Amino acid sequence: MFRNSPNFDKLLEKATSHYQLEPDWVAILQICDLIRQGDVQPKIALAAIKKKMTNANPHVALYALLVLESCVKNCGTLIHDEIGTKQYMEQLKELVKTTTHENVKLKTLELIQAWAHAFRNSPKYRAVQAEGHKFPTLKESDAMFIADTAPAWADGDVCHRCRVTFGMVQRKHHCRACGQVFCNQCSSKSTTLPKFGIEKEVRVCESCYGKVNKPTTA
Ligand SMILES: O=P(O)(O)O[C@@H]1[C@H](O)[C@H](OP(=O)(O)O)[C@@H](O)[C@H](O)[C@H]1O
Ligand SMILES: [Zn+2]
Ligand SMILES: [Zn+2]
Repeated sequence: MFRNSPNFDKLLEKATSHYQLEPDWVAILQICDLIRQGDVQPKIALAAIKKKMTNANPHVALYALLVLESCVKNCGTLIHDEIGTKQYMEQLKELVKTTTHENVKLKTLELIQAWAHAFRNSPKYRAVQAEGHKFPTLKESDAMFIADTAPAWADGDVCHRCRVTFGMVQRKHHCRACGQVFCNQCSSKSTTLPKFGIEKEVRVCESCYGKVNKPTTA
């Protein structure tokens, strides 16, 4: 499902370049799209962003925090499952402790606080707590919108639609819209999935193709 996309690194370089006088939102949102489309693994993306967050140049570190903030706001559970861990929170709190740049420290505390507020009713992300530091007042604008992301892929030995058994000839395929496993005949169509931020044509099953492309009643 995940292929590491070379242009992710290029986009991250661009989005966090210290030559930038202001945020390159186009590059930042393209990074979010690559993650949502499965072109780069969330873990890999976050590791690369973290490297930039600890860059000695405060501009680079701040832009990296903006990229992180946008990924959390736009990539849904793909990213939430990674940043909502105790381990990731430890890393962020380490950055707060070690950075010598006051604005990097402040932005990192703002993010932790915004996420703690946004995830306050999600037991899954209880590791995200605004504690142990003096936090700035919460900006109401930090309301989190949880973007929808494509479902994880199910596994199975038979096609979810026609029940044919997979084997050397009948290969498995996955529908990007419902995540179910299908034979080629039952998933031969492709379409964009804007609701998941997938702008390129991807494989979908017959039923999802019908739902996504149902003729609008004139
Ligand atoms: O080609 P294979 O060796 O069968 O491998 C399958 C393809 O990679 C399918 O990609 P696709 O859904 O884009 O076809 C994927 O959905 C299946 O899980 C894989 O088993
Ligand atoms: Zn089938
Ligand atoms: Zn489907």
